[in-house]
Amino acid sequence: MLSRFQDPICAIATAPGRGAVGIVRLSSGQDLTPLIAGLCGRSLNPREAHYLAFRDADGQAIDHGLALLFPAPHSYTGEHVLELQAHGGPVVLQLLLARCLALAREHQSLQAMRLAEPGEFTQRAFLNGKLDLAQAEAVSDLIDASTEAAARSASRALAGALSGEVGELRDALIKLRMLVEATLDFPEEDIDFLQQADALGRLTRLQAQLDAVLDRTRQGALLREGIKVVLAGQPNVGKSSLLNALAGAELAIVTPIPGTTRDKVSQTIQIEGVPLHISDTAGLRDTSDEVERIGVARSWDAIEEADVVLFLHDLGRIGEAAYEAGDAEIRERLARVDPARLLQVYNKADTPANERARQDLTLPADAVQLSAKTGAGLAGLRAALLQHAGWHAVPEGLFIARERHVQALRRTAEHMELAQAVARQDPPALDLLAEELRLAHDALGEITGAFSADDLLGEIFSKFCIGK
Ligand SMILES: Nc1nc2c(c(=O)[nH]1)N(C=O)[C@@H](CNc1ccc(C(=O)N[C@@H](CCC(=O)O)C(=O)O)cc1)CN2
Ligand SMILES: Nc1nc2c(ncn2[C@@H]2O[C@H](COP(=O)(O)OP(=O)(O)OP(=O)(O)O)[C@@H](O)[C@H]2O)c(=O)[nH]1
Ligand SMILES: [Mg+2]
Repeated sequence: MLSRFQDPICAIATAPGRGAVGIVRLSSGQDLTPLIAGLCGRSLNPREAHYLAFRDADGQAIDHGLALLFPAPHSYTGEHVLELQAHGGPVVLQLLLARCLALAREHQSLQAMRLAEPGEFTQRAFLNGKLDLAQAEAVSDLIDASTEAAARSASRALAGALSGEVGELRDALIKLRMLVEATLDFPEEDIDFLQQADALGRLTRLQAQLDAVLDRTRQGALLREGIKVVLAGQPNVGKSSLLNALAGAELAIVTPIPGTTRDKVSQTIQIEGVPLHISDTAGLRDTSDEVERIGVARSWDAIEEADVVLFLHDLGRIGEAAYEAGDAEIRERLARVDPARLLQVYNKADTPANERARQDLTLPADAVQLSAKTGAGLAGLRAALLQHAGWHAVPEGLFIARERHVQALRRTAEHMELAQAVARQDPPALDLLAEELRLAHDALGEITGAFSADDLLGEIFSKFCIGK
């Protein structure tokens, strides 16, 4: 949709509440000159800051501040944009916003001005080709970033890092499609033509390039979404102590009494910039206590939803019959959990008890031994957690990404694989090859928004803050 068919919009573009400076922002397909004349009592030079009074209907100053006009198309949205940089009080900004709306009502061409929906400025920037969809998403991810690593990689994505990689893949794919389509259209050139052009070789190289982008995108998505980790195990093995040790704060209650934790306690921590959403749960055991039973059911729910389950054991009790029976029961139920999601953790490595049983113990290769009490072995656990999450530090140039991008790249890869299978046949079914390449191209296009359904766009932009 072209911007000239859209209503003018306005919003307070700074975080709600008090700030030193606040911005009221307007974007309009129609010329804003008449509104500016009424508000500022003068005209504005393009892209130049003017210090002046923002005037009320009776000519009184609402505030003195800076006015900036970005005439279309050289603005954030690609439309005419006016920024009023005022003092950051909520009341003064509301007055200024109301005054803009009232002034717009007085002029036929601006009459339809309304408050902006969340993300609407950026949506217009997207619709007017100022940003592609991956960059627009990065704007929101930059604002929401909760770690330095997330902010820096969102900034790289906004500058076009992901878009650039996707663009290179797309260009190579287009060349390949042209080859195949040309062969389809001119059968006299026939299959030899494809062979001479090394279509299969190109396809294989493109696939390798796609795998590399997919890997980096997965890292970027991990940085944005984080992973869900659940601490599970019998009562008293030290789950709450481990949560506290990882978080570096006394979040959950710790006592020597088995069954202390009833309800889930969750906390987000970060390791190397990767957010980990950790939940401590009620110890798993059969119990007649009504409250505890509900807690245990919730523990199992949390285990189902987790990306990584830490199954905690108590090294001080290894070899005790009742303890082993309890662990065996849990192990049986955890057999349904994908082993890749499961990490065995042996806690209380500082206790001298049961030295013999411990010597007999053969731990799984990827098991972690630690002491939540002394902190010994915690670094090993952190490294194991990152590894289980699939994180391998990318030295530089990491860009933030979303699960949506990962899925689109996976679908692209699937179609590329099918295309390869077709290309290997003798003779290859050219129409099938062309179709798989087209589908791969479409899937790739979803990332930058070249092919995107309206409801997807609506969902993406509605998650923005107002004024963005
Ligand atoms: N005052 C203010 N600060 C801001 C923003 C803003 O809208 N206003 N931004 C909002 O997110 C970010 C900066 N993003 C911007 C992106 C493009 C243009 C712009 O005017 N683009 C024109 C001209 C480019 C040029 O001069 O080279 C264009 O693309 O044609 C402005 C801000 C962060 N800081
Ligand atoms: N020596 C030693 N004691 C520990 C260690 N970790 C936890 N404990 C002790 O073990 C007892 C139980 O710890 P919690 O963290 O409450 O155990 P939990 O698994 O959360 O127990 P529930 O909430 O009942 O399921 C407490 O007395 C802790 O101080 C450890 O590494 N070494
Ligand atoms: Mg506990």
